[in-house]
Amino acid sequence: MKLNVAVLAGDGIGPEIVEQALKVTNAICARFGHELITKTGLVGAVAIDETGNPYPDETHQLCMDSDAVLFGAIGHPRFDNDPSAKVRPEQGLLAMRKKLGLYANIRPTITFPSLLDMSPLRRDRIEGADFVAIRELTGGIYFGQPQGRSEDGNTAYDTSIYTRQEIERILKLAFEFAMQRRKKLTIVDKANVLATSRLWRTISQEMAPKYPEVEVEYMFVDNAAMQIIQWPKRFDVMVTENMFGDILTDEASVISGSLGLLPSASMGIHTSVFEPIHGSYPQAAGKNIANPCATILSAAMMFEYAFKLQDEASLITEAVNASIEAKAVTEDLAGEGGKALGTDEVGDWIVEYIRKK
Ligand SMILES: NC(=O)C1=CN([C@@H]2O[C@H](COP(=O)(O)OP(=O)(O)OC[C@H]3O[C@@H](n4cnc5c(N)ncnc54)[C@H](O)[C@@H]3O)[C@@H](O)[C@H]2O)C=CC1
Ligand SMILES: CC(C)CC(=O)C(=O)O
Ligand SMILES: [Mg+2]
Repeated sequence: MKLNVAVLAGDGIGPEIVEQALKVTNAICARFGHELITKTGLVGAVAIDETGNPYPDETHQLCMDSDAVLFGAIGHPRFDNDPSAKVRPEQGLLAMRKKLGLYANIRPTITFPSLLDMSPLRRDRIEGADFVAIRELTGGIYFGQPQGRSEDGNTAYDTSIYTRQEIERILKLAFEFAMQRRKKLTIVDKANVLATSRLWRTISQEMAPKYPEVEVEYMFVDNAAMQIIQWPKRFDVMVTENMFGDILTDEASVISGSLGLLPSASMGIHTSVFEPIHGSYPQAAGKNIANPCATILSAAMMFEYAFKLQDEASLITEAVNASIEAKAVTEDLAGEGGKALGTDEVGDWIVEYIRKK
């Protein structure tokens, strides 16, 4: 099969982790006889530096022409520390999501047997935890207008907006996901305060009878933040709005053992994007210490979701599991006194596993 992949490495650790995911993708293609065609594009701070635009038109065209996009991360401290910056790397990520219609961000949280004792959470609480957060990705407070500051600079405002159409399509996806899994759907919101959340509840109550096998529960986001840590095994599929999903999934990475482990698939209208849930981790940029597994597992999701190649996806997941089991891990997982490999060595280990298989 011919696989056309747009590669947007972005900023910070983006290039290092994407390089490992590409090595693994190449190894899988060699192993299964696929032809991989990659084209690279600019996004984020590097794109601002080169073109003035964090998501240039050429990058958008590249994504539109591809079967899937492999994405690293964007963001740079020089923008984070300058609240007056007019153009920001994050605008590139948001523009990409909006223009590609990537309305559903699928973020699985899984545990790894050999990491169960590394989590600050007790083994008995997290062993067997396995849930998927479905985060709405193109609406809500990250996109709503108006957003800005008053003329005197002393008042700022953001707006959260959700339309029926946006809510229906993400809930449909979530109900269908639940049907494929353990048939439990937790809808996380703040309906005791927010009008948008109440519209989510109205629409979900209308839709629920179409999925009689799915057990639906509603949970306020503050409670959900606690329950994810306290009792993660109670969740199967969780669906929520853009900002809540962003926050809760970083929190959920504590169950797995590192933010550097959690992948995601952003599904949409024009193409799909596969990216780790973490950011550009600027403190680690260029040091060869970042965990590449979230991005490598995102490549696995690309094979599963974009190309419907389950064996290829499973072999990547198996290889990542094996590397963790063999303690071929970066410093975030090495533990005190444990030997840490470099980002590239973890990539090499996983490639070697796939080659020998
Ligand atoms: N999708 C994206 O491109 C995202 C971009 N960002 C941007 O990234 C920049 C840094 O933001 P932060 O809040 O520091 O979030 P971050 O996710 O980059 O890092 C937070 C912490 O998580 C850990 N971490 C993250 N990735 C890791 C990896 N691969 N291996 C090992 N440990 C890892 C590190 O301890 C790090 O200090 C900002 O400019 C932010 O806007 C933040 C989140 C997502
Ligand atoms: C720019 C942010 C919305 C990125 C982020 O934190 C994420 O998508 O997880
Ligand atoms: Mg985030």
